[in-house]
Amino acid sequence: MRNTLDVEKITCQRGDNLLFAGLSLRFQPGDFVQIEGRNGIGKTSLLRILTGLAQPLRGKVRWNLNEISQYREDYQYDLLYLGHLSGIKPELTVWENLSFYQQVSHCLQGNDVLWQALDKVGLLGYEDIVASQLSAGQQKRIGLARLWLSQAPLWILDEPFNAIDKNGVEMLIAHLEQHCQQGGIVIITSHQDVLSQMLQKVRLDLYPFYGEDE
Ligand SMILES: Nc1ncnc2c1ncn2[C@@H]1O[C@H](COP(=O)(O)OP(=O)(O)OP(=O)(O)O)[C@@H](O)[C@H]1O
Repeated sequence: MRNTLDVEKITCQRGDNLLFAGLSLRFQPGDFVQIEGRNGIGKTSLLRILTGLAQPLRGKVRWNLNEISQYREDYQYDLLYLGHLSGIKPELTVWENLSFYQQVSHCLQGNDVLWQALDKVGLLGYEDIVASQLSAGQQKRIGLARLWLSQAPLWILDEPFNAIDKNGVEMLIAHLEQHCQQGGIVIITSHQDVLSQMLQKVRLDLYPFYGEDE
């Protein structure tokens, strides 16, 4: 079966704020999609709903036709989520962080792939350094190294280019494109321009909340 992520008439509330409503989307293999909109419109909130970390006020999210809230384990196996923050443990070394991730996630196994991932994100030579002693960009790169380890088809990435230098951004975009070309799905937010011919955009401002019966 081809992997599909279906968003069905989602309405999103954060605190007392109704952010957007009536959002329906389908993501399929090969899709590279950027969620767009001004600060505070609800991009991160939408990504958290897509991952199952937050619930919509109304509507459903389905992965391969199954509601994600009812098939959490299967869904988590197929999902790689990188949140706004780096998602790393500051007291562990670079190597320990990635090795831990490798053990608990749907990943390529072995030390060789871990060395390769470190190489890809420019952290070779930093493997024994405690994460908290690295720069913001280097810490972000520890999280991004997961993209070279993961075998999950669905990647949901909140601001993956934040704190990453120009060369790093280009390399990352190429890697995201490759994942989509190989049948994966990538959904991102970004305040930077993403230079990719493959990129599709979803504008959250097209789904305002008007009233009760969305
Ligand atoms: N913990 C919270 N409790 C209540 N409201 C919140 C909380 N976090 C965020 N919000 C509100 O939800 C709205 C959407 O936040 P969200 O982080 O999803 O926006 P965003 O589009 O990702 O913003 P940005 O571009 O600044 O990252 C904001 O207006 C914010 O005020």
